[in-house]
This record gives sequence, structure tokens and C-alpha cells, in this order.
Amino acid sequence: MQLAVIGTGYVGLVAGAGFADFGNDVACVDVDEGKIARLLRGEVPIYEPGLDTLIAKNTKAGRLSFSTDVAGAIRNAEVVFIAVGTPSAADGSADLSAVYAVAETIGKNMNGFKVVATKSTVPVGTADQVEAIISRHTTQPFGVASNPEFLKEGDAINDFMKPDRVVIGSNNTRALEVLRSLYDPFVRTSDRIHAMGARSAELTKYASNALLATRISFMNDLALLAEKLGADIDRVRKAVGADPRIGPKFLFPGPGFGGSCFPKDISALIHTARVMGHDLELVRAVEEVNKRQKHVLGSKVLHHFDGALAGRVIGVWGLAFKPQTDDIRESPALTLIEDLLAAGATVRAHDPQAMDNVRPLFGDRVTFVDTMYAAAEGADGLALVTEWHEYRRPDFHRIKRLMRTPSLFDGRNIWDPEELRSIGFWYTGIGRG
Ligand SMILES: NC(=O)c1ccc[n+]([C@@H]2O[C@H](COP(=O)([O-])OP(=O)(O)OC[C@H]3O[C@@H](n4cnc5c(N)ncnc54)[C@H](O)[C@@H]3O)[C@@H](O)[C@H]2O)c1
Ligand SMILES: O=c1ccn([C@@H]2O[C@H](COP(=O)(O)OP(=O)(O)O[C@H]3O[C@H](CO)[C@@H](O)[C@H](O)[C@H]3O)[C@@H](O)[C@H]2O)c(=O)[nH]1
Repeated sequence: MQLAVIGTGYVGLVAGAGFADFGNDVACVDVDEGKIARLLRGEVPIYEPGLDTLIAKNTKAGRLSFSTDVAGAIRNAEVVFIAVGTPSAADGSADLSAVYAVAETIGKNMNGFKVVATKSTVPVGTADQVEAIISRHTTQPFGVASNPEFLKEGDAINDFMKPDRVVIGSNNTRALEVLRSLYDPFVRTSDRIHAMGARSAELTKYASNALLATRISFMNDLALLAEKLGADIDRVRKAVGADPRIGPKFLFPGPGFGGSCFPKDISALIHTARVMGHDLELVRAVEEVNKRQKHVLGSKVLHHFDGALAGRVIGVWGLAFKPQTDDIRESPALTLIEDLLAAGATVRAHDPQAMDNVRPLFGDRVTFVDTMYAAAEGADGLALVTEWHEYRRPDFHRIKRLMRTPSLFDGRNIWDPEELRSIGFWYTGIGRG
């Protein structure tokens, strides 16, 4: 099938390369000339494991191309995917200006039946708006569909190539058929394709993210209580998750959830509800708990040093919002660093992939170091924010020798408190008594 994917970010690149790998001809287009220039030089502008190989393979095979010619890609395509950003607007709603701009360009370049499928996360009713905008510019037939994307950064290729489910929302039978045949090779049984109306599909995406975020905020809130009660949230997590009705995933307490999706999608869902006269109390609480949680690590550091960090050096391990990505959007590490700097600390930060993205935010207010051990040099405290593999089993004896005072703030509960205390560290995690 001839496809156009508009927007070459985390979603557009993975989807474009994934569709091409299944034999489709895919034109990936973007208005960002710099990004397209890098892609044309064979560089991948983001860090996502396996993406460079997948892009190289399919570009070489002639099935995947990159350009800024959005109009041309639309004219050649049977299916046009909208994968542009939908960031938070000032009032918390989703900013749909990029989606609407693309819809207009599609309308102006219609030359036969096309399916227009929105992969971007968009509020309920956006498919109707997209349809209305396209209709203003053309009398050609087309079908609009909502096709929300559920990939996770860091594991995006796997999620896209072997999806748990594919959601297709459209009131247009032909569009549903075209998308079904496009996705059939990705799913072992057709049961995993969920066809529904566009509004239901749009709401499914927000419902999924809000429920996952609810689990995390619930555990983060409970972790604070566990600390007060002298219980270990990690033991509680494992035992609670052993109930198959609950399951073990997305119950890990931490420094608050970040990323380009949960915070903005929750905010947009709350906004949608408010506009409809409905107060989503539970989701509002999820958001509030998360805002508070992002300060928990900073508060622990401050409390440990009696409320003052002037003259103190704090090492920070992990800047990306999660491992296996260079994405720092809404990362709890940024909040921690701001809190540490505000309290007068000197910060030495390390991340395997995200340092180039963080550097412009802090300039020389933060020292960025090339090795993880260098972050511990002369430090009074070491805070773990992102659970990259290499931070899981470091040489703690070496770390202890490097630090000025050996205190560890384990934001992901990945270390063994007993072992660390036996080495001579002062240790705290999240909700571990
Ligand atoms: N990142 C994720 O893990 C993820 C997962 C599922 C869904 N989503 C949703 O997918 C959408 C895209 O997310 P992302 O993380 O890939 O965003 P991104 O910011 O990484 O990429 C968006 C791209 O769209 C381009 N763009 C903006 N306006 C354009 C226009 N008018 N024409 C052509 N290109 C344009 C930008 O230049 C940018 O390269 C968002 O709605 C997001 O909520 C993201
Ligand atoms: O038990 C957990 C699981 C996750 N997190 C945090 O939650 C955030 C989001 O993590 P994750 O969901 O793994 O990454 P995303 O790439 O943001 O993916 C989410 O957001 C995407 C965009 O909508 C969806 O497509 C995915 O299905 C959904 O998992 C990160 O800060 C994690 O550290 C926790 O604190 N505890």
C-alpha cells in the first residue's frame, strides 16, 4: 500500500519504518527541514533501540523515504497517517493546531479516495473536525479514522510490530476495511483489531493512559504512607500484583511519571471532561499526586541535609523520563535538579543518552559528566532517577570511595538497602519503611 506518514517524531518514525518493513511504500514527511536533512543523511534524530537498523534496512530496500514535500506525499498516498505533536496548551487542553494544519493540506491535495488516519493522541471529536476541514477543500471521497498509537518509548519497535491491540475508529466502512487489511499482518488473530466509532477510539487512548497513570499515582501515594507506617512498598507491590485480577505491571513507585504522554494526556482528558460539565475527580487526583511526587526525591535530599544544600554536591543518575530513550519531556529528573539548585546544591549529572537534550536547559548551572562514576566524585549524595541497566549493579565500593559522604537516594527502588547499609551507605528509597 502507498502510505504517507506526516510527522517524523517518535511515533511517525516508528510507524513509518514499521509499515515499510511489512512491504508497504512509505513516505515520511515533516515540516522540520533539519530533521529531514538528518534523516536523508542516514542519521536518526532520536534514540530508540532498533530504529536505526529498521530505517536503514527499509530505506535501502526503497520502501521508505523522507522529505519535506507534505503535499506530494499526500497526493501519492492511499492512506495518510497524521502523527504530528499535540502538546498541552496553556489551559491544559490539547493543542490541535498541527493536526488541523495537516488536515487542511490533505484537503487541498485530494486526488482520489484516501483514508486519513489520526495516530496522534487527540481529544474526542477531533475526527469530526478533521473531516469538516478536509471537506471544505475537496469534493473527492475520503474516509477519516482514529487510529491511536499505544507504543512505549524505549520498546517502541516491539510494541508497534507486535501490538497487543490495534484500535481503529471510523464510521466509514471503506476506511475500516483498508486499515484492517493494512494491520492484518501485524496481528495473529483478527480479535486483536478493535473496530469502533471514531469517538470511542479517541476515548480509548485517553482511558488507557489515564488508567496506567492511576496505577502509578496510587502506588506513589501509598508509598508515602508505607514510609510513615514502617512498611516496605516493594514487598506490598509484589504481593498485590500477584493477584491476576490486578497484575504486576505499572505498579512501580518512583519519582513521578513523566514523558510526552501521561502528563499531557491526563491534563487534556480533565479539560475535555470539564468542557462537558463533568468533573473527573479521580483523574484530577492522579495529576495532583504526580505533581507532588516529582518533588519527593528533592525533599528527601533536602531533609537528609537538614534543609540546606549550600556547599553540598549531589550526583544525579538518569535524566531521560525512562530508560532506553533520550526523551526528557516532563522528566522527573528536571524537577529534581531544579529543586537541588534552588536549595544551593552543586549538581553533577549523568545519563547514557539524554545529556545533550538537558544541557541547553541548565547550561553551566549543572556539571554534565561522561561516566556514571564521575557523577559520584566528591558527592555528598547520589540520586538515582532513571533505572538505566548500567545503574542497576554498579561497583558500590568504588562509589563509596569516590563520594565525600556516602548517601544514596534510590528513586526507583532498584538497589538492595541491606547490602548498601552493610557497605556503609546511608540509603533511602521510595516507600521502603
Ligand atoms: N511519543 C510517544 O511515545 C507516543 C506514543 C503514542 C502516541 N503519541 C502521540 O503521537 C503524537 C506525536 O508524538 P511524538 O512523540 O511522535 O511527537 P514529536 O514531537 O516527537 O514529533 C512530532 C513531529 O511532527 C512534526 N510536525 C509538526 N507540525 C507539522 C506539520 N504541520 N506538518 C508536518 N509535520 C509536522 C514536528 O516537526 C515533529 O517532528 C502526539 O499526539 C502524541 O501524544 C506519542
Ligand atoms: O510502574 C511504573 C511504570 C511507569 N512509570 C513511569 O511512567 C512514565 C511513562 O512510562 P511508559 O508508559 O513506560 O512510557 P511512555 O513512552 O510514556 O508510554 C506511555 O504513553 C504512550 C503515549 O501515549 C502510550 O502509547 C504507552 O502505551 C504508554 O505506556 C515514565 O516516567 C515511567 O518511569 C512508573 O513510574 N511506574
